[in-house]
Amino acid sequence: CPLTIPGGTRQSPINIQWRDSVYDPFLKPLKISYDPTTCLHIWNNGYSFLVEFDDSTDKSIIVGGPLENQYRLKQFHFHWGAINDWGSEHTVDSKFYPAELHLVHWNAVDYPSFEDAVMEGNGLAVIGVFLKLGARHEGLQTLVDALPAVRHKDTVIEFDEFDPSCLIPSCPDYWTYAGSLTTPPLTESVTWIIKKKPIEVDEDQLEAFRTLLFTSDGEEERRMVDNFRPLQPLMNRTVRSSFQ
Ligand SMILES: COc1ccc(C[C@H]2SC(=S)NC2=O)c(OC)c1
Ligand SMILES: [Zn+2]
Repeated sequence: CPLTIPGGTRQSPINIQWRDSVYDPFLKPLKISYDPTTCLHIWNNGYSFLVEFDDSTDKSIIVGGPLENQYRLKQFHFHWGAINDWGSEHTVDSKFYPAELHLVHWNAVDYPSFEDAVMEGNGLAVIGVFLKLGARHEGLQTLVDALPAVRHKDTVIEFDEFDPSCLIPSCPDYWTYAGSLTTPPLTESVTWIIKKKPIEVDEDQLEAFRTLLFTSDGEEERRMVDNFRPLQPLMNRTVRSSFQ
């Protein structure tokens, strides 16, 4: 099956069984410092829509948590379903959320480029944030308003002065485990940091995600929905929690 790599022992996503996660008192708080001026553009890459950042300096970084050193913000993107009953990549006690945000960072201390870091066991750190149906999210609305301009695959618009920390819950609690990219090349290079608390978004905002297309302008339209990978076996891994 092409969605599992031969010999993969740390594939993502996984189900997080709350009662099987192990509290680790040595886990530090995650420190997030993003500079909104590093925001570059939004584009539709045919899998999701992503907001990319200038990662040529250490202006937007995370440090602490389970990480040995600081990691630079490269991009963030989302995964979502055709309906609100599913859409997230990770599940908690086998519950799907309607969407999941991934903030992708790379280890620029040990590696010269993102492309190199993607191939290394400690190369990437991804913060996962669940989205649940509820109140309208004002910070997200800035993104939603830009989506019509990137409806088709390979369309891009300039996007600046966005601080993605507005999309991260203030509650410090998270789970962490060793995993992988969830699309090809599926490399086992990701330290996952999954926030326990979801953010709330409203129905119109989720529907806006579903107006995007997998297809390019001129092709027969296919709605961009259900862009999440199936759950992968936990194998010989423990999920640690930063909270009791
Ligand atoms: C060649 O390097 C890649 C390829 C694909 C993605 C996106 C995947 S991986 C993830 S987490 N969620 C996704 O949708 C990358 O993101 C770090 C990096
Ligand atoms: Zn992702």
